[in-house]
Amino acid sequence: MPAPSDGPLVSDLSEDGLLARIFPLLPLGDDTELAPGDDAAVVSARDGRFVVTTDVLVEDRHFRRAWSSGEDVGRRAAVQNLADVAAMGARPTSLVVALVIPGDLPASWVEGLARGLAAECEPLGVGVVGGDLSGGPVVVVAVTAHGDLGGRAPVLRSGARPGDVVAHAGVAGWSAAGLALLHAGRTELDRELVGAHLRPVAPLGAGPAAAAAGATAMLDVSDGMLRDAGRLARASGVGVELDSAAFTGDLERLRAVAGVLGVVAERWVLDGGEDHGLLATFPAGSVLPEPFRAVGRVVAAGEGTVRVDGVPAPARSGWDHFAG
Ligand SMILES: Nc1ncnc2c1ncn2[C@@H]1O[C@H](COP(=O)(O)OP(=O)(O)O)[C@@H](O)[C@H]1O
Ligand SMILES: Cc1ncc(C[n+]2csc(CCOP(=O)(O)OP(=O)(O)O)c2C)c(N)n1
Ligand SMILES: [Mg+2]
Ligand SMILES: [Mg+2]
Ligand SMILES: [Mg+2]
Repeated sequence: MPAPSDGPLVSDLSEDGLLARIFPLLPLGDDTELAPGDDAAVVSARDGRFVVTTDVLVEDRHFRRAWSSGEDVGRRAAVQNLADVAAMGARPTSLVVALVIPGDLPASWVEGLARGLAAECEPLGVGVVGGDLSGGPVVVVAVTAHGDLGGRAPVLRSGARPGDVVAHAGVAGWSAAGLALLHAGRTELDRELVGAHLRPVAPLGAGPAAAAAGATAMLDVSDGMLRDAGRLARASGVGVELDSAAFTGDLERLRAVAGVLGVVAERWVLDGGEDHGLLATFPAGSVLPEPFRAVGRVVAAGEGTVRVDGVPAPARSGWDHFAG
């Protein structure tokens, strides 16, 4: 139940009243020509084309209000979408944010969400240029992000070729470990991992850097390393061979918490989603841009499949909203 100190509830305000509270909190962005308030925003793009992507966060599916503040959800909603733009090799320019909120939500929660969006977007010069509001039974945050390719070709999932190096930037398994700590009620064990789940840090600059370095394929890891590597393998018609030793740093970081919770740390690293690191392929001999590290190689054999240390990945690894 909201406490009186939370201030007005959404249902104490009008739509316009709520918008008047959040507009001043939203970043304008470097490319915004017309900010929120009209029927649509106007955003400039140097490229004749633009990248557009959308991802939704649903209460009790992607976050729990008992675990995540409005600011946490705003940050995660921004990062999840900014990572998809980065995964195309593009620089993000603007977001629009559609919000479904129950009337008994404190207005301060929505202001926190706006602050969280701003915290991720403002340093990048990304504007939050519009959105929508509706009442509904649970909180749903749907973000659409736009990006500028800067005159370069987009980096698709389908361009990996046998002989390429597979590389990863970012952390692996940290978000899943943080989520497990929240589920177990043991957040005191490792607050950094809990933070990695609530406010993931994605290597957003590495996306355009990978494109500039000649990456042949790329995607962000949202549903798990194996599941997402499988998507890249299928789209490219190649096999992906991963070396577990490449993830020793992540495994060592997670081992203590995994031991206490009775979980195998490898499963977080290989199946955990929501870290939003970037998995990319580069021609052999490429100088990998920071912070990419080689984690395996692309092979012709086993089209569409992923192997770890030569062992085929389980068919159903990682997150799927419907297949469990
Ligand atoms: N409802 C939908 N209508 C059209 N395209 C969709 C829909 N849902 C997902 N897609 C497309 O399917 C692809 C895979 O989606 P998804 O797994 O959500 O990607 P990501 O993990 O990068 O967010 C994307 O190109 C996305 O735009
Ligand atoms: C309360 C709660 N339970 C479970 C999860 C774990 N979880 C929910 S969705 C998801 C995968 C990523 O979300 P998705 O909607 O598939 O994003 P996309 O792949 O489209 O970027 C994971 C690991 C969570 N974040 N919060
Ligand atoms: Mg998606
Ligand atoms: Mg993605
Ligand atoms: Mg996504």
